[in-house]
Amino acid sequence: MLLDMKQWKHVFKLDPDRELSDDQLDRLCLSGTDAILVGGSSGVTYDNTVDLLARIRRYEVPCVLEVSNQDAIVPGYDLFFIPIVLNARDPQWIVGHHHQALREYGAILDWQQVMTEGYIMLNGESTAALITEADTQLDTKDVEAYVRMADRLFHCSIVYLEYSGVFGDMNIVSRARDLLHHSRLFYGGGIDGPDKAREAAKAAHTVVVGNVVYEQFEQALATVEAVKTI
Ligand SMILES: CC(C)=CCC/C(C)=C/CC/C(C)=C/CC/C(C)=C/CC/C(C)=C/CC/C(C)=C/CC/C(C)=C/COP(=O)(O)OP(=O)(O)O
Ligand SMILES: O=P(O)(O)OC[C@@H](O)CO
Ligand SMILES: [Mg+2]
Repeated sequence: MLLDMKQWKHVFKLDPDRELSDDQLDRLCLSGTDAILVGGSSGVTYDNTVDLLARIRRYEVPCVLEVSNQDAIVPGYDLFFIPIVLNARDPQWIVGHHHQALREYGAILDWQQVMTEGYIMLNGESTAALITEADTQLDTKDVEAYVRMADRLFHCSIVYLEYSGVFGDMNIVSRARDLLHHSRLFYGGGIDGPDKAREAAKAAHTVVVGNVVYEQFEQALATVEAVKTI
């Protein structure tokens, strides 16, 4: 299956470590979202990642694994997104884990299935920012520099502005999108319903809806139509 990630406007991020009923998963997969991204920053294991893949595979929706843990690299996903946390203070999250994973999988990888995500962590209180020891005290020029780094120097498929848990500054998001030449801009963080989804979709290429799936399910579902009707 050849997937054109460049067309995606809306993505649900599902956490293998959190509960969803079959009925909820059915509604998410048939919602019209462009893809399901499987990932989380803690509690992700091989078993729960296989399990969620098997459940999503009943549907036609593209299914992507965002690799956050080398022990939970599961074959069978359509694509693999590899985060590179540009503002991590600990280089393990920029190249270290990647180096280890490529020692194991580098020779057998289907590179057409692999896409890099240049992450810029912007909420210092999120689990992912804490784990990666990200420097989130960034001004606009700092963010712009990271955006150019991901796009122009590293040619990342995706630049990911990550506000996980809080809604971000849409001026920064749209400025970032305007700087890009090669990468697609993903925005994630604090989208709690259709209004914020619409706002974020005006600023980024693709919006990622995560926690609200587990907190206010109907609001999460409503984000799809909001984004698609812009
Ligand atoms: C045959 C076969 C198995 C093929 C596949 C092989 C393949 C694809 C190999 C990959 C090779 C490779 C280079 C892998 C990278 C390995 C790795 C572990 C890299 C590190 C990734 C990284 C920087 C993780 C840090 C944390 C992070 C950025 C997670 C991303 C997801 C995220 C931010 C989730 C939000 O999580 P949530 O739980 O919602 O947390 P909050 O509390 O913040 O909301
Ligand atoms: O969980 P939320 O805050 O929606 O963020 C989505 C995603 O960017 C998390 O990696
Ligand atoms: Mg989360």
